Amino acid sequence: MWCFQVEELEEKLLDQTQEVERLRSELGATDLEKQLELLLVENEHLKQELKSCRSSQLQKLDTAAETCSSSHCPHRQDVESLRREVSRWESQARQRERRLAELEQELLEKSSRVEILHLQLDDSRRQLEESGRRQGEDEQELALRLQECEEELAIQAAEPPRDKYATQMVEVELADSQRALAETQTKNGALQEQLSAQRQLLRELETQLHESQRTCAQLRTQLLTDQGHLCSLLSKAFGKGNGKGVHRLSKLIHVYEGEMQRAQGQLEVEMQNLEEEKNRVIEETFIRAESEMKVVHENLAGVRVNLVNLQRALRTLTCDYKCLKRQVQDFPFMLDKAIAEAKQEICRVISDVSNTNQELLRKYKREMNLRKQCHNELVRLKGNIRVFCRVRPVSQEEQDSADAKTMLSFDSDDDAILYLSNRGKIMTFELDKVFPPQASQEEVFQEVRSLVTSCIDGFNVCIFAYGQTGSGKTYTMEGEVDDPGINQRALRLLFSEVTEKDWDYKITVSMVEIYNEMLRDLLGENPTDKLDIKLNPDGSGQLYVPGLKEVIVQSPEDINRVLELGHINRATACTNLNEHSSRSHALLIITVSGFNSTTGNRTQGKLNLVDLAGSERIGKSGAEGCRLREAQCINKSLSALGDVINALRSKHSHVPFRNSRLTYLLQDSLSGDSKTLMMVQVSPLAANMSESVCSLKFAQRVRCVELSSSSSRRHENSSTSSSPTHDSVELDSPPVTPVPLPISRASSVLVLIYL
Ligand SMILES: Nc1ncnc2c1ncn2[C@@H]1O[C@H](COP(=O)(O)OP(=O)(O)OP(=O)(O)O)[C@@H](O)[C@H]1O
Repeated sequence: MWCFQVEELEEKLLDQTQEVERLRSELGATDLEKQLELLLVENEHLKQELKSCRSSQLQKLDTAAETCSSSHCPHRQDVESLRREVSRWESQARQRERRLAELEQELLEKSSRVEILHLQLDDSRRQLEESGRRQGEDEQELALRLQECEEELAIQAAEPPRDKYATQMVEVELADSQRALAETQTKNGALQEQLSAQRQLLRELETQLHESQRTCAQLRTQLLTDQGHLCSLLSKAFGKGNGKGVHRLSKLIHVYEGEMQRAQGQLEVEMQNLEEEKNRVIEETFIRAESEMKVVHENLAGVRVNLVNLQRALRTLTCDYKCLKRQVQDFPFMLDKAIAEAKQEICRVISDVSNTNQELLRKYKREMNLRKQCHNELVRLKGNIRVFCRVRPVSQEEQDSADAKTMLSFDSDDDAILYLSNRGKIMTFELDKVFPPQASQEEVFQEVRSLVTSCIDGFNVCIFAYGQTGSGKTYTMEGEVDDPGINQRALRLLFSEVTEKDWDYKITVSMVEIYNEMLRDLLGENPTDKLDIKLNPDGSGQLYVPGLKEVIVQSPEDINRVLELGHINRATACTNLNEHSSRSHALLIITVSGFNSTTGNRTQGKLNLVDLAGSERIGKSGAEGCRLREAQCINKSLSALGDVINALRSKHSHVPFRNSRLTYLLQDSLSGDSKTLMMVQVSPLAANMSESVCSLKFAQRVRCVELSSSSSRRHENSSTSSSPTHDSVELDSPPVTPVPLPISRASSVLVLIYL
């Protein structure tokens, strides 16, 4: 049964396919289209021809009518009748034209219907193909199923029936297949109906087409007939005589024709111009569009290149990102490793630096010792007793006075030479250093700073300012508030220098005044109290001043405070400070104690800065009573100082320290390895020349003696105790006995002593 159905279906399918093919060839869509196109073209052509013929004939007729418009024309009636004939013919022609348009319209409709039919035919064909394909598929499926069912049946036939279920399944499937077949058959019937309807439609269209062609042929024939008729009418109208009129008419016709041709030519030219204009505009637009297109293309190309670059960059970035990610992942391990390495390196460097530091410290200590030795040697070579001279400038008041003329001059090549013109004689003085009036406080201090720093190394130092009243002693030692002298600068220098490693330093300050051989403590509670100088009961042989106040200074502010206090105390004890200061010695005693915490070593140095009383006042004053006593005391102390220095320079075994309070107090700072500087102050005025000569002669003698005895003193210094009890020592050579001098010539006395 299955086989039969399938075969039947196959046959039907074949029939349908053949039918479709036949219809296809019968309809010949392309032929039909061609025929329709030809018909349309022919119609159009006829229409144009008819139109032009009619218009030309009408024009000719109009012209002829105008020519024959005169009442005398014999052909007037003929022309009139001709015109009527023409208008009738014209109305007929219009009717035919309308009919032709209708036919054309009909033709167009029919051709569009043919088009639609053609499309419908295509659809039907596609549907047929589709159904054929589906039928093929169904057929294949059915064949497959049939084969399966046959196999099943064969299996079932081979085996005893055991289950009804399988048979039922096959039946169900068979019913499905039958249903599908029925549906296909229904569809096929519907398609066939559609096909027959279309075929009928096509036949009708063909009939209409034939009718149209026939009508066209009739119209053409009619037109030709009309034309012939018109020509005969014209020849009738103009051919009977009146050759002149005909000739004129034909001429006019020619003229009109010529004008028509010219007008047509102009029209054509205009048309051509318009065409050219149109082409030009189109061309320009095209060129513009092309250039814009080009720009757009270029931009597009740029964008593409950018895109490519960006893609490349993106790839690189991605790659970098991955690398960085890897590095970030590895970073903690690397960091730990680097930190460990850095720690090791730092430890190594620290140990290296510490070793180097140890080495440097060792070298530093060695160098410091060397520096001390060198410094000591330098000071020794310069001489333990040195003499400077400072000439003060002429003051403003002195410049106006008569004896302001200075008799002093300096050697520009040698700063140790001073010339003095005295009573027509030029005297030359050679000292260790001569400071001219323009020398600043700082310049002076730079020359004494090595002596000041010696006391840090444990040396005792004495700096005296010696000279007549008003020669500038106080100015050199104390200075002014904004330009301090040696005292304040020395203390500041000591502060800045006592920063040595391993050493602790303590700086104490005492201020003492010696007036009339009386010792007064300028920093004590009672500055008027008299102090004594005594031997230290510890048996060291050192002298000390019981009750003398020692103030510890730790900063520059402390220094200012202490110096201010001493100044105030000195001023309160007298009525006129200037006069008082001229008649008393002022001592600033600075003690520098050092302790080395590493070695346990101790050092102690003393710096005595002494502003001596004026050296000449005694002689000039002619004083008596209290003034005489002052003068005697000053004379005594200055004589004693001269004696001591002379004895030290001359290496006398007996040095008369006890002859005055001043020398007794300074005993330990003037003997042994102690260093002494005498700053001889000189006035530049001619009126003070004799005093200046005395002071300078004394200074030069001191210096000469010193230099000649430096080698022997070095030996002696090394063996001399820093605090000998000179009073008990035997004299090696006869001492220079101070000659009692008249008070008025005190300064001369000094000179005489040493000459
Ligand atoms: N180098 C100098 N530059 C400028 N002025 C100076 C200089 N030396 C001294 N003077 C001035 O000269 C005057 C006297 O100086 P100073 O009082 O120091 O002399 P003196 O020797 O201490 O006197 P006295 O023995 O009476 O104390 C002061 O007005 C001082 O300012």
